[in-house]
Amino acid sequence: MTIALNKAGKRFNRDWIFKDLTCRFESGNSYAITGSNGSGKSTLLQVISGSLTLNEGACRWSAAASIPADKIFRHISYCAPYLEVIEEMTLLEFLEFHQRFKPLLPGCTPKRIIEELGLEAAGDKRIQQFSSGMKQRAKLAQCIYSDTAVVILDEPCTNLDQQGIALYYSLIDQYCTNRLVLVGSNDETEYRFCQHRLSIMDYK
Ligand SMILES: Nc1ncnc2c1ncn2[C@@H]1O[C@H](COP(=O)(O)OP(=O)(O)OP(=O)(O)O)[C@@H](O)[C@H]1O
Repeated sequence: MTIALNKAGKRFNRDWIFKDLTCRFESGNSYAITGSNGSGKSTLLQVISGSLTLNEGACRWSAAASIPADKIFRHISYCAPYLEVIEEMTLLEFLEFHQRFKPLLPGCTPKRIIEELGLEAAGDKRIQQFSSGMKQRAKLAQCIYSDTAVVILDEPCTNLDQQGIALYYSLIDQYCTNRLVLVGSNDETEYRFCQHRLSIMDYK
């Protein structure tokens, strides 16, 4: 998978969030999108995921062939604090439900995922009864275990304790090596494994 931005610009009303951004993101690489609060990291990630459109320039997605913007969601998994989970479901129900729309990585099952997350004791608990760190583990799992070429992680360690951060790194090591990984963050703990860095502040 290759995602190419060409002279990309995004504004909300009259405020430009970024301008003249040209770059390429390729499978097998990980990229940190950095910048201060409100600088536009999440906005750029949403453009890359196809959920926001640009005001200037172009974002193009290609694998063996070009992928249209309205189909790219099939190839992307996304984890972010502003995305909700279905709180009325148990974690097992949630992972089984999600699997109907996006298949899991080969060999992964909802039960095995719950074990790897260390959430066996909570597998039958409704997500609304989870702590914020447990919810974040569930969101990371939904994203990383989905069989997609692109993994987008916006502030992935939100609410995680040291053990949760270790789990995050182990999921990245085990399941993300050959994929295209993008991390939006201003905390190096979340993106220190990324080979490439892009500061949104350079495109103001
Ligand atoms: N739908 C929207 N309508 C208008 N303005 C928006 C909208 N979404 C974001 N913004 C503005 O765009 C700017 C960039 O927001 P964004 O969430 O992309 O920043 P961020 O770098 O991810 O911030 P943080 O580190 O705080 O998560 C902010 O000024 C924000 O208020």
